[in-house]
Amino acid sequence: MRLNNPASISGSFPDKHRRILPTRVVVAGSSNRDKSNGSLLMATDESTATLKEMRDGYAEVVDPKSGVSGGVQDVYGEDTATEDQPVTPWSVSVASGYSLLRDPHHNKGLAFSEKERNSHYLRGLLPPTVISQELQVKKMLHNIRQYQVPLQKYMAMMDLQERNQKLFYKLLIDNVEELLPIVYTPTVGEACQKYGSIYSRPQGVFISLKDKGKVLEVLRNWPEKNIQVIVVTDGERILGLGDLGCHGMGIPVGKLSLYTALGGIRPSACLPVTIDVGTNNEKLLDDEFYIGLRQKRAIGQEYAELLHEFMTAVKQNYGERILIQFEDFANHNAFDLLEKYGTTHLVFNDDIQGTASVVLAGLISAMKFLGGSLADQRFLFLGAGEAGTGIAELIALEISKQTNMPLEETRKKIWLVDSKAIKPTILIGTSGQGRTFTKEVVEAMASLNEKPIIFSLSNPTSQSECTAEEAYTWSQGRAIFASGSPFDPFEYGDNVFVPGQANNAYIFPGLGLGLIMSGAIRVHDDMLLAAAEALAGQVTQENFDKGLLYPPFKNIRKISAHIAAEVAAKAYELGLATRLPPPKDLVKYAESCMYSPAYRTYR
Ligand SMILES: NC(=O)C1=CN([C@@H]2O[C@H](COP(=O)(O)OP(=O)(O)OC[C@H]3O[C@@H](n4cnc5c(N)ncnc54)[C@H](OP(=O)(O)O)[C@@H]3O)[C@@H](O)[C@H]2O)C=CC1
Ligand SMILES: CC(=O)C(=O)O
Ligand SMILES: [Mg+2]
Repeated sequence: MRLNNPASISGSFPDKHRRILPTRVVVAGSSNRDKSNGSLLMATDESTATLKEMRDGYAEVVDPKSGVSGGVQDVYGEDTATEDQPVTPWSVSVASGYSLLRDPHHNKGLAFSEKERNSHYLRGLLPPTVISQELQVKKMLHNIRQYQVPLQKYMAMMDLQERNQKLFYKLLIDNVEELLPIVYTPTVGEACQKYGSIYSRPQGVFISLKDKGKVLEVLRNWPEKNIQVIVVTDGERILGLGDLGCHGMGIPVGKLSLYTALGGIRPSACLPVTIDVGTNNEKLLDDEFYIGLRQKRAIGQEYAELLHEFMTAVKQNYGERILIQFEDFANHNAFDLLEKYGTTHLVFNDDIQGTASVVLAGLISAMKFLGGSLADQRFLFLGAGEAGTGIAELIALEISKQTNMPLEETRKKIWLVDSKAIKPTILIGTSGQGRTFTKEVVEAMASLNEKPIIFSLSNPTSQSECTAEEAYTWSQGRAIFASGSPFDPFEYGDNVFVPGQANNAYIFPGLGLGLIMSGAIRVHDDMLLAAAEALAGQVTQENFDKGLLYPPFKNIRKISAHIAAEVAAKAYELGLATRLPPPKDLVKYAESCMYSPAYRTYR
């Protein structure tokens, strides 16, 4: 049995008979000596599962009992398909004793069983009680609810992520609707604004101008080798908050937490990156707690060269199938980067493409329940930047596919600047400017349309073009409203309206999973359309009757599995997939690949 890409390891056993391990080791389960190359393979217990080599050298775990296979290159024993099987807590070395309690990947805190406490040198290092993961979740939730200030909740969550990764994800997955606004928008925006003062431990990889010529070396300092997805920012357009420089790191960290919690990508395969080319934010440059380079932003050739070195190093280090998500770059770089690397790398821009897909999904579901077609609508955008033009282009593409009209014609239905004469049926805010949908604007929409569709997409909440309360009140309860950051349900007359959250968080985790599980090598617009259709397909009449254009986030893993399946199907159809043959049931396969936050039993 031989696996490609085994983790390279040298380390020590915890007991007094310290010895260096052979250098080619793969984690999980009972050990087998691979005679062919002398390496120690820690393969999944062969009585219940076998590791088989994929045609392309990737390892897949197959459970012969259920026949369900899973694990996108998951030799880590972290996926749903193998969650019942015992594993050894391997990392670079076998974690045990004090170091095991401080290893966030394997720490279980008070949930270590008596047997594990005995065999892993934990006696005396923990108080006597043994509790379940469920009780730990209950306790953490109770503690987090004690904080009145969202930023304190955020810090408690980050602290947990650093202490006990599985508990962090279990808590987040089981309470996604309550905790998403903490680890993501709006609170992550405030966290970025105050990142320097709340900074305690480094997260992700920082690549600065100082690293020019050494970016590959910098990447190699990251302990995980089998990275599948990178979210990268240069911090110049953080939500609608502007240039936050190096403090933008909160965004890749937050987005990747969602990749795991919402899309099931294992945390060890996720790498947050911030490229620090300086900042033009004078306040930050004067801030004694600022953690980035204290200089004005590099532009032109200097900027392009560092970015190019990064893109080249990423592919060299992680291969052709590494997914790179561009996030919160400023407009003047975002489109150029996407165009430049779209044909050579597996890249997408979440603000342009992910947002387009989620808004299109909302519009498809609005049409489904209201009647009518996209081709009959007139669209008005406030804000013609990344999000605005990305959405407009995808809508035009969808209408063109639906009607066979040329793209040039379908684009004419969409106005990206203020135009009082067009009588829009759909109003979309992507300006990054709060309260720009005034009473007059919303009333005008309501006078023109029985059911005005209004999207206030700008983040965080302070930048939303209008609030849910304003949209429902000024339209006398007739608006179909969705916003980028969450708003509480609003009571108007006899009705309680639940505003949908039109946020790319619905799309990118499932899109990413679909790309990874099919081994896609490029992102294609048709995949974005497929993702939008898949998301819209999950919206029920019951959701819509409450005012929701999207299904509730509490079902997000199921939703992501459907999106992943459709994206993967499209990758196979377009000949862009490399993991062959395609699994028979793509939804089941997507589910089986998903990271499981359940504790594993340590032998
Ligand atoms: N809900 C979601 O999933 C997402 C939400 N967003 C949010 O959308 C917002 C915009 O992001 P993005 O498109 O990337 O940013 P960009 O900077 O690319 O675009 C902003 C656009 O808004 C225009 N604009 C600014 N002020 C006004 C105004 N008062 N009236 C009309 N237009 C105005 C800008 O024009 P000019 O350049 O001339 O100033 C520009 O065209 C942000 O708040 C971001 O958080 C983004 C991605 C996803
Ligand atoms: C949601 C998001 O990606 C943004 O506001 O930039
Ligand atoms: Mg963004």
